Amino acid sequence: MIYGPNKPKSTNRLLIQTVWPFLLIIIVLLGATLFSLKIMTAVRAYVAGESLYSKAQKQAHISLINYLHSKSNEDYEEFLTQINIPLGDMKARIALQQAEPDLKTAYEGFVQGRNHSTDIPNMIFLFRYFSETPLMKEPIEIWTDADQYVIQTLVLGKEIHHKLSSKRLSINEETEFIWKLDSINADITPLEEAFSFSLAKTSHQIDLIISNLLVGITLFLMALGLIFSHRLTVQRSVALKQLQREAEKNLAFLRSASDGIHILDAQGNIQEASDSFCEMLGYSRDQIMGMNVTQWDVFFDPQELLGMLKEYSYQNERLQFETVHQRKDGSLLDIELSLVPVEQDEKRLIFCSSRDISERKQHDQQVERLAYHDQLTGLPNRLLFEDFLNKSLATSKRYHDFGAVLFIDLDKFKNINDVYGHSMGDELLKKVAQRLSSRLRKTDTVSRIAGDEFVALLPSLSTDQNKAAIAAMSIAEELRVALAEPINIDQHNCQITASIGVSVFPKDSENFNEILQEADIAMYRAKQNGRNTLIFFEHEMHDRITERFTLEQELRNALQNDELELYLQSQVDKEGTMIGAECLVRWMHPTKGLIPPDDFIPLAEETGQVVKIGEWVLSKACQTLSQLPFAASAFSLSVNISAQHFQQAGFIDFVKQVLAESGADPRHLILEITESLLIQQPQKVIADMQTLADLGIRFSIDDFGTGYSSLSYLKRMPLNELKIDKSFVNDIPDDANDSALIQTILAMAHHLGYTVVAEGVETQTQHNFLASLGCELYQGYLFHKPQPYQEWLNNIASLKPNKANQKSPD
Ligand SMILES: Nc1nc2c(ncn2[C@@H]2O[C@H](COP(=O)(O)O[C@H]3[C@@H](O)[C@H](n4cnc5c(=O)[nH]c(N)nc54)O[C@@H]3COP(=O)(O)O)[C@@H](O)[C@H]2O)c(=O)[nH]1
Repeated sequence: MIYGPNKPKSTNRLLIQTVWPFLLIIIVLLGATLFSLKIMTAVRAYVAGESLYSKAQKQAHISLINYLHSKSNEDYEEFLTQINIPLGDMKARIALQQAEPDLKTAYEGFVQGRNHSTDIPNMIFLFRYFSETPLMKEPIEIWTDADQYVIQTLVLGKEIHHKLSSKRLSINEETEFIWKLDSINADITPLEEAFSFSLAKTSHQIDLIISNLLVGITLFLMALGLIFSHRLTVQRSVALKQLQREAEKNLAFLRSASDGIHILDAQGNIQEASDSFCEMLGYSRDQIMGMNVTQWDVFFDPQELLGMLKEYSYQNERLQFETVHQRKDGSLLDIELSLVPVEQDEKRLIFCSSRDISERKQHDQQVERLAYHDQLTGLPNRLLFEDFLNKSLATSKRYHDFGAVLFIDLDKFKNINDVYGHSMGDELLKKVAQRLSSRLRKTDTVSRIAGDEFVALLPSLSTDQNKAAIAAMSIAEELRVALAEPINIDQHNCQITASIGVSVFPKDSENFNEILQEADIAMYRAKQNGRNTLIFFEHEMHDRITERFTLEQELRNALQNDELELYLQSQVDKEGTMIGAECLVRWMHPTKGLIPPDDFIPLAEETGQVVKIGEWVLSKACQTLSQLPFAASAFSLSVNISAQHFQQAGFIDFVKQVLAESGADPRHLILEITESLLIQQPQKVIADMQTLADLGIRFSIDDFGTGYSSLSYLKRMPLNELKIDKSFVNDIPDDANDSALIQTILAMAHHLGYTVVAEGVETQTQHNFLASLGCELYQGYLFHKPQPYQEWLNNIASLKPNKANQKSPD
């Protein structure tokens, strides 16, 4: 098994290393064969040349004899032609035998000797390099010996020609010439035979030598080849064994590696795993071998992980990242994973090394905790707080919402240290930290920035600065109260208070230091104000918020302290006969006196207290209905129901319960709702109204014309009454618009079958105008002002049945 990011050594190189000896053998054999052929061709050429030489010499002899007889120049010419052949060979040989061989002349000589032009280079080669060898030496010596006879023949021929050219030869002369010629021929013939024989012998011997040489070389090279092949086989087997050992070693090494080594295929299926990887994940080897990476890697989305692996397997680089592995028992491990893609047997694999870095992570977290947290309380320190605040500041600026920073300083903390000792002081700080943290939202941050100084970051309180300030104050107050509660440390009940400075952000060009400084300054003012209090950095905001906050707190107590009072304002018909009354709440503040609803109902709506107030008024109204004297027993009482109260879960049940408990007749109860109730979930509102209407309760639309009006919804509501808002009544009949509007409202209401109540009727003129338009009912100071409950009840009680249609005195 070989793993690695790169391919093994180049196959071409390996091939060359293996075959080069065989190539060499072939080249040597080929060379030897070509050389042998060259030698043999040359020898054969000499043999052929010798044949031509002998024939030419014989022919020259015959031509010269013929010439003696015929005296014909043709014969002489033939003689010259024939004698030229051995002369050419001689010329070639002499040229080659020179110290500096004359190759050109040699070539020309051999051509003259009628040797084949393609053989001549081989002949020259053989002569130059082998003339001194025993094989060639003998024929060359014989050939050299024959030179004299060739020359003698030539000389004799020339002499005969010379003689014949000038005179006729005598018989004797002719005979003498013939005798000389025969004599030369007799001398040269044995030499030619010897030359021929010697060449044949040389040729035969060279054939023999070359054959033997080739056989020898072949055998030698075969032996070499065999040796080399054997060596290769041995080497290959050694290498294979080595590879085998290496693979076994690798596998053993892999399995015993201390890191969690494992090999995946491109589909994330495990191919091999080290023991430590199995142990790391808590699986046996058998179990893990059938698993896929998505079964233990829980950091990535499975599909995303598989896609990533597939893509990565075709790359060629190492990759390292952190991930999370899940053990068999479900516990999680922080892992540093190193990947190396490899190719094995044409298959893409990924070599993975998982290192458990849980401890290191914990250590890093510990280091980070030390760097960014207060060691005593474990809270974020100033550095981390600064980071959080800067981020929160940026978010607030981007999304236009508001947050706040609270600067909390414990009052007279030094006394605790002095009296109880520093360890007790430390314990107290820890408990304070716990109390602060437990009272804040998850998104808030509390930090200890110095000895007994804490800061709290309250981000994203509201998109409205005022509401954000109110929320900040509410939280700060909760913290102040929480801290003021006794803290038990080692059986000691410690009492500590805190002064809190509040700064709302963002404001123009603020940064961390400025915000912290503002909160610090505000905290300092709280100290000066007598401690155990909270103060806003901005005076104006402080006054406004404090006032509102105080009111909210006081209103909360108002219900418990029975400070709410019920007032009733009677309603009359056209003739001025009392037909009912509207219940109106008042707050009898212990110090500020009577507070009208306009001053606290909006706040109650904001804080949700309007539900409790509404419940109180409704209960009181129902009790009143059930207690009405006989003279007023046909009266109806109208109760204002805020949209928030109406939509409160359980509102219908509450109404039913109050009716049941009081015994009031629902037919004498009118619920005044506003058009704003229809803004949210109109269908549900209409359904709930219908449920109550089915009980006999009537509905009136208060302040009609001032809000959201959808006639299509109005038509579907179980309505009985419309109340024309006093803002429209104020200026009638002088204001043409209001007059026209009231006219329209009345016409529409009558068309739909609703009774109309005009409210805020203060003058007779207003009354007359409304009456002229057909308005049925009236409410206003012209008839009755709102009266305290008991006073109103007393007046009602004094009504006589037959006087019930008379105007009651105020
Ligand atoms: N959800 C609840 N809202 C309530 C409740 N009690 C009162 N309110 C709402 O508070 C607003 C102010 O009420 P109030 O100060 O009581 O004023 C009422 C009358 O005093 C006043 N009125 C009546 N006649 C005249 C008049 O001739 N001149 C004049 N200037 N004021 C007059 O009108 C108010 C009654 O209005 P309405 O309720 O719209 O019929 C007021 O909006 C109340 O609804 C409560 O218990 N729950």
